[in-house]
Amino acid sequence: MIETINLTKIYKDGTVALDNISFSSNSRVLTLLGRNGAGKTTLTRILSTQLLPTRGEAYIEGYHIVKDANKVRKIITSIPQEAQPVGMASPYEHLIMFLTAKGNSLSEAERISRDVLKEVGLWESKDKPSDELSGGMKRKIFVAMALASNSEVVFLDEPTTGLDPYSRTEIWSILKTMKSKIVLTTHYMEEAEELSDDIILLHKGKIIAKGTIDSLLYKLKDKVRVEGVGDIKVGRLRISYVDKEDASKYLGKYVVKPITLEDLFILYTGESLEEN
Ligand SMILES: Nc1ncnc2c1ncn2[C@@H]1O[C@H](COP(=O)(O)OP(=O)(O)OP(=O)(O)O)[C@@H](O)[C@H]1O
Repeated sequence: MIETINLTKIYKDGTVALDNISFSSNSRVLTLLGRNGAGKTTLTRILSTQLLPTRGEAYIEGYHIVKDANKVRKIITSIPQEAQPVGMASPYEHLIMFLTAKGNSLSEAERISRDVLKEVGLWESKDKPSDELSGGMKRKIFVAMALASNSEVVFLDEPTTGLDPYSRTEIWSILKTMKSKIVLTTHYMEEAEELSDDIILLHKGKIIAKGTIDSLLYKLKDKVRVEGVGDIKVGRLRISYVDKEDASKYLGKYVVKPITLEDLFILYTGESLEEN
């Protein structure tokens, strides 16, 4: 269970990055979805004991993130957004270093490394220096670490940002096989829809909506999105939400699309999710 109670983070310069965040989730994949600057990384860093909150409480599997920080650290693995492999070291060497640092014996580390490198599709490149690998392969080294950790909870901050669509779907399929609970941050709506059991929609440090995809989309369940007409303006685009049964009136003249999480975000904030 991951739980926060009135969690607030105000940075030294006065920026309110998290504003009274309260939620609890016991889902296998909990996704923090929001635009750049929404507070996703701040929340992830606090939950993974790398940053202290200004106020409020948070618990990971019953352990308090400040008072029981050492216990929390034993059951989590956190892969930050800016993680980069050491250029000269190979994927295999990264895995061995990671696993032995976590307390595995060398023979255990070798066995687990072999298994996970095969699983993530890095086996053929296991001995190459990392700086000779593609962006997607570099990112897979960290996904392999998360997989190898077997931690109760794994934090993955923007694991596919900047990757091509193929590498992104490869990483998604690996994440789907992981047994650990995952706290994922992303600004890709598609990624959230593909992977999440539970979603928290963050905007300017506040939770604007939370729940399963179905429960979040329930608000717009009998609607379609019509682009080119309507009162809602997103950038230069005019949008309206009309009943499905009236969609035929707009076909041919306007663009008619099914409802996605993006539409929920637009309704709550008046902004598009993926301006990044
Ligand atoms: N060390 C810091 N000092 C001051 N403000 C900060 C600091 N770190 C982050 N912020 C600010 O806090 C807010 C939330 O940032 P955060 O990085 O948590 O958002 P995010 O949703 O993870 O964005 P991104 O997707 O760009 O990483 C932003 O306004 C950001 O500029």
